[in-house]
Amino acid sequence: MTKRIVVLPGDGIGTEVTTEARQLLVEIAALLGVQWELDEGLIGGGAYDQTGSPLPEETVAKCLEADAVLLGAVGGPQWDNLPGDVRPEAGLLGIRKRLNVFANLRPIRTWPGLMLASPLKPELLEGVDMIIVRELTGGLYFGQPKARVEGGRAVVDTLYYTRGEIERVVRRAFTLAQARRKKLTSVDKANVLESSRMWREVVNELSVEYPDVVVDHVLVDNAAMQLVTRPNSFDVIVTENMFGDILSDEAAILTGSIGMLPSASIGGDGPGLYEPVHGSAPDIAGQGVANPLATFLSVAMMLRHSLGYPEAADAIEASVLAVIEQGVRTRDLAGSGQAWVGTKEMSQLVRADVQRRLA
Ligand SMILES: NC(=O)C1=CN([C@@H]2O[C@H](COP(=O)(O)OP(=O)(O)OC[C@H]3O[C@@H](n4cnc5c(N)ncnc54)[C@H](O)[C@@H]3O)[C@@H](O)[C@H]2O)C=CC1
Ligand SMILES: CC(C)CC(=O)C(=O)O
Ligand SMILES: [Mg+2]
Repeated sequence: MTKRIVVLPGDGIGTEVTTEARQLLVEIAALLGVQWELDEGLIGGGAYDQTGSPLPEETVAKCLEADAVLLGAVGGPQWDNLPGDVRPEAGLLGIRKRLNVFANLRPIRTWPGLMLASPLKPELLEGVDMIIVRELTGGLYFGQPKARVEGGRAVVDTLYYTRGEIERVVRRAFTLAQARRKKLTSVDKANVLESSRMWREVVNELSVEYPDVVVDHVLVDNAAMQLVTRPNSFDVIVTENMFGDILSDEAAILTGSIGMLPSASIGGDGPGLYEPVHGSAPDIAGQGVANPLATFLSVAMMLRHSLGYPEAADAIEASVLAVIEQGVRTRDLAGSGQAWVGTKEMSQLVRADVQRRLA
C-alpha cells in the first residue's frame, strides 16, 4: 500500500534540512521501487504569518491521515514577542499533543570519526550508545495554569502528570531496555518535586514486571554531570519532558554537534513524528551551512519504526558513518582550520552513498 509522508519544514534551518531529507526520501522510494505520497504542511512562525495560527487545522488533518510525519524545526526571533499560545513553539507542542506521541526517543551515540569534534576526551566517549526516552506530551510545557497572575506581579507554570501518563512512557522505556543492554536509569528530582516522587514510585512498581532490567534512579542535577563524566555508563534513560529536553541538548556534545541528534516521537495510534533534536538555528539560517545529518538520521528512524524498511534505515546510518569516516564535515563538525562542506554537498555525498548501498 502507498505510504503517506507529511513533511513539516517549519522555520529557519528547518526548511533547509527537510528539503534535503525530502530528496533522500524520493530517491529511496525509487531505489526500493515503492510509491510514497509526499505532502507538506505549514507549522511554526511561517504558518502563523500565513494563517494566524502556528498549527493550522489543515496541517493537523494531513498529519492524522499520514503514516509518518517529518518535522524540521520552528521558531525565530521575529516571533519572540507573540503571546505564548500563538508562538511557533506552540505549534510544535500542539502537533505532538494532537498526534499523542508521548514517547520521544533520542538516541545518542559517538561516531568514531567525530570524537575529536567533541570537547570531551576520546577515551571518555568510547562506546557511548544510549537512548533518552523523554516524556513528550505532559509536564511543565503543557500543565495549566500557565499565566501571569496577581496583576502581573507573579507568574505560574504548572507541572502536572497523571499516573497513567507516567506509566505509559516508563513502560516504553522498560521495553526498550529489554531489547538493549537491560539497564534503565530514571532521572527525576524526587528530593524536591512531588511529581518526581510519583515518577519514582511508578518506575519502582513497574520494575517488578521487568525483572531482567536493572534500574537505578539518578537526580537530574547529578545526571547532568554524569552525562559528561561517565557517558558510557548509560543505556536507556527515562525522564519527564523538560529534563529530557535539557539533557538531550547536553548529550549533543558527546556526538560532536547537535546537528547529529535525531529523534522519533511515538506512542499514539496515528503516525510517528520524526524530527532532529535541534531548533531552527536563526544564527545560521539561510547560509546553507546547517548540518542535515540529524534529519537524515531521523528519516532512518522513520523508515525503521513507521514505514517498515529497516534495510533502508540501516543504509542511511551506514552512509552517514562512511561519509564521516571519509573526513567530510559540515561547519559545526569541523575543527579549526579543517575544511568543511555546506548542507547541500553533505546531503549529496550521503545520498550518493545510500544509492550505492541500495542499488
Ligand atoms: N524542535 C524545534 O522546533 C525546536 C525549536 N527551537 C527553537 O529554535 C529557535 C532557536 O533556538 P536555539 O536555542 O538557538 O537552539 P538551536 O538548536 O536552534 O541552535 C543552537 C545552536 O546550535 C546550532 N545548530 C543547531 N542545529 C544545527 C545544525 N543542524 N547544524 C549546525 N548547527 C546547528 C545553532 O547554529 C546554534 O548555534 C528558538 O526559537 C527555539 O524556540 C529550539 C529547539 C527545538
Ligand atoms: C518547544 C521546545 C519544547 C522544543 C525543544 O526544545 C525540543 O523539543 O527539544
Ligand atoms: Mg530542545
